[in-house]
Amino acid sequence: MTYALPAAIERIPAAQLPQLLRTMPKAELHMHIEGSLEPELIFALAQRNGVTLPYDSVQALRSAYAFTDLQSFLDIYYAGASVLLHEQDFYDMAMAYLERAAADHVVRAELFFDPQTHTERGVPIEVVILGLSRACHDAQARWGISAALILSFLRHLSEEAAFETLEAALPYRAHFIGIGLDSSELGNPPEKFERVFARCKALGFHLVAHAGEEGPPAYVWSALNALQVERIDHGVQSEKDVELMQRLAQTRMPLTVCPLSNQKLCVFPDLREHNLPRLLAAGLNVTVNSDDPAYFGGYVNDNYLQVFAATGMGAAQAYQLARNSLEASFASPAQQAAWVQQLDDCFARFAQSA
Ligand SMILES: Nc1ncnc2[nH]cnc12
Ligand SMILES: [Zn+2]
Repeated sequence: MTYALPAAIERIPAAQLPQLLRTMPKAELHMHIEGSLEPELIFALAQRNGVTLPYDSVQALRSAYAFTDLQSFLDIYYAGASVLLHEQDFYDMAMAYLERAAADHVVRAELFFDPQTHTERGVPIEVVILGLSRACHDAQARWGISAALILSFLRHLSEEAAFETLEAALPYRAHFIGIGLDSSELGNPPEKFERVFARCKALGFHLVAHAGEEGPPAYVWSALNALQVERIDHGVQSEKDVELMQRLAQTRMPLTVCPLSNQKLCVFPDLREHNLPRLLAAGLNVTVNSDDPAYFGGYVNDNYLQVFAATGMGAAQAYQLARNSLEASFASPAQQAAWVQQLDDCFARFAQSA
């Protein structure tokens, strides 16, 4: 399915495309807030909290960001998160990301956080949740960006540990809107978490899961059927299964795709080979996101700019991707409609000035 595009979209010249991509209103639906910790902030927090890092300098840390696959990244990502100890640390991290996102014309951001990464180190879960939630609230007041939190279970840990995390988080349930599943995908299929996701659904949370990042199409099927998710995070491996592609297209299941992440983790080592244009052409409800922007070389606009430059997509695809992102968000239908109107106005302005 494609949208009725705003009139005269084809008049927008290719030279205007980068500015259009930068300024169009968009939602970011797949980013891990711990993955927004820039090396400079890691060092500043390490100093503030008396944490010793196994790197001498910001440059030494940054030069360690050469990944071969998901696990090689996760090892460094969990080490980076070790500097987060106090509520103010979580607040500062989230404010830094939300300011950056607002500058990229993100009107809605849905942020994953991994409580188990912190509770396993002795940080109380309320420190994590209340620091992040206060930042979401203050960012809306300061920059007008709408932000919400999604609590993500670490899939390399047990379902029992996920249940314990859920119980510990429930007193703070007003501060998060959904449940996700991330970390090491291969060997940890979605069905491992079927019962805890059923409980989360009964509690009224939105449900999403990483599936088909490195894992096979079977993992996407089980995220859909066993976990009953409302969005698939990544999902790029779905292309290997014709029947799955039909199911995703027919149900307009959102896929939160992260081009620079896929490049850095060698899923698509060459961005020119990324399957985003093919997924879009097949009628899938794809969106563009940054995943872990501090580690993968770019925030959401960098993802748009680089994947468009590499694959030759144009203004019509830009409109579809931005609109998909707004409508796949968990914001209210009225709020989504207001953002889609802003998007249409933005495209009309570019078409008029052409
Ligand atoms: N790309 C990714 N895949 C799985 N877990 C993650 N945690 C942070 N980034 C992730
Ligand atoms: Zn992710």
